[in-house]
Amino acid sequence: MAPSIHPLIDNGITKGSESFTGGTLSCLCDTDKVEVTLGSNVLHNHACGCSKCWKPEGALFSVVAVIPRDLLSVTANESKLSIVDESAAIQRHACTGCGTHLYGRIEKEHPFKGLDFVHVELSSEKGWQEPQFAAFVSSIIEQGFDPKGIDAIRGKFKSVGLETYDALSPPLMDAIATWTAQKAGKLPS
Ligand SMILES: N[C@@H](CCC(=O)N[C@@H](CSCO)C(=O)NCC(=O)O)C(=O)O
Ligand SMILES: [Zn+2]
Ligand SMILES: [Zn+2]
Repeated sequence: MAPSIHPLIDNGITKGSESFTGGTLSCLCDTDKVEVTLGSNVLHNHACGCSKCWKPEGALFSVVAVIPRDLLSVTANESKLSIVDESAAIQRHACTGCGTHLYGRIEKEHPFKGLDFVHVELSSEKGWQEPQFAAFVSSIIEQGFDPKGIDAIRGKFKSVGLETYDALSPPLMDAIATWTAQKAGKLPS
């Protein structure tokens, strides 16, 4: 059987809704669920193969998107959240009961500061932006995936209409590079 990339990708992608205005993410605990309310749809949703983003059981990739931090609030059981790795650029707030990551926040100077990282599969609402591309594909090899199988993984992404990259997408990498050049005074701010 082919390995699972992610439940939102394995059987083809369902497009989101232009008029969708947000909803609630819940952790996977049976009781006392942590809830996070998002006040709009998400942006830049993508599959991510990196070692740090939360993946559902059995999936090779995460599906992760961003939303402005002022549109995110923790609306239940915030006391169950704990930061996975304080030293990471993205501070991922995970449920200590079930391990899901409810949101990732950037506190240090960073091109994406002000955006929080979220997983829309933790919501039962329909209409969230669909994945737009696959990022950090080769990173799954770093985590032990057999490199002989990587062409099939890239092929599967292509077959559902997603481009694959080994970093973020070119527009996001260009945005990071522009921010870096501005910081260094090599481009006007
Ligand atoms: N090969 C590494 C790559 C990790 C990485 O750089 N991940 C990106 C994307 S995460 C969401 O798209 C990143 O920005 N990480 C910063 C952070 O995680 O704090 C690996 O697999 O670990
Ligand atoms: Zn939980
Ligand atoms: Zn990632």
